[in-house]
Amino acid sequence: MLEQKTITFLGAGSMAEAILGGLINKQIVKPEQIIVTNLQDQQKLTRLAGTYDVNTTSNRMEAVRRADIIILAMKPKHVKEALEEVQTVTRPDQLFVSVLAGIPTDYMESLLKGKASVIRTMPNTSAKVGASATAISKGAYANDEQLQVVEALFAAIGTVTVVEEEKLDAVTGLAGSGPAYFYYLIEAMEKAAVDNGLTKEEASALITQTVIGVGQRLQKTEKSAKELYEEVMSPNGTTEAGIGVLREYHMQDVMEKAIAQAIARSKELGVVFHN
Ligand SMILES: NC(=O)C1=CN([C@@H]2O[C@H](COP(=O)(O)OP(=O)(O)OC[C@H]3O[C@@H](n4cnc5c(N)ncnc54)[C@H](OP(=O)(O)O)[C@@H]3O)[C@@H](O)[C@H]2O)C=CC1
Ligand SMILES: O=C(O)[C@@H]1CCC=N1
Repeated sequence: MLEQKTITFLGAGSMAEAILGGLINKQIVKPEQIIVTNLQDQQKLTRLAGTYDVNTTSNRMEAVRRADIIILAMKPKHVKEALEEVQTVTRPDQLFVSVLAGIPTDYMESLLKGKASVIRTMPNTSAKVGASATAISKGAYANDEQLQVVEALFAAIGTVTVVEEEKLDAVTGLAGSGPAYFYYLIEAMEKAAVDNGLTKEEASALITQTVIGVGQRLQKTEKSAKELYEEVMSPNGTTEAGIGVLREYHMQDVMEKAIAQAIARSKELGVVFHN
């Protein structure tokens, strides 16, 4: 499905690298099928070429002209200038795949003038280890075959869920931003561990395995999250003491508010950069 296709990344940041690294590691595409371009950071392109053997260029028009699939991987605030710049060299047979938070497909279609095939996705940084939770949704002019191509691309870097576009802001606040919530919590766990006499290395080994264990358990069990944490809590034991503090500080309310705020920001990005 992806043999012979040329994939151009417009943007060479952390998401672009996570995706192209996954595609190459899983041998979904060959390095020579990939072209990476960005705005001005030549050193970044040199590093990517050295690390992954991909083609790089500062000639964005040429990179788009040569592409079958164009992955939009710039910041949302740069999408307008990026698409306006290359719009004249795009063709109807090309497929545009966005990883941008908040930006609706109809906005990208309007910038591309005409009936461009656009598929919007929301991966997360766990793509770097092939474990992204990605959701994808097709725009008005993309077809099912193109959706399958994008499913195959993102399956190389984790799981893929097809959703209606109106759900993508929720996906963004939940799973796009999701890894950061856990890392933030883990930072506090590391501090608590060191404050209580463990070395950084000991803390890191114990926390990492605890997180991996939680993920694997969630994958394998039918039990709810509530059942799972209650299973850990012995009456009047240590967990009950710890969870008691989380309840006192309304940790679950805080988490719900954080996700709601992230979702609101995703919606806002779509509006702010719409004009
Ligand atoms: N980071 C994350 O966890 C996730 C991010 N995303 C989305 O991915 C996108 C990229 O994020 P991230 O990788 O973190 O961002 P970075 O800032 O790391 O990278 C942005 C890249 O875009 C390039 N760029 C800017 N303008 C243009 C242009 N006109 N044409 C081509 N390239 C351009 C920049 O080039 P230069 O450096 O030369 O200026 C840079 O390489 C964002 O839209 C974000 O919403 C989605 C899911 C998760
Ligand atoms: O913070 C952001 O805007 C991006 C989108 C999802 C994760 N990072």
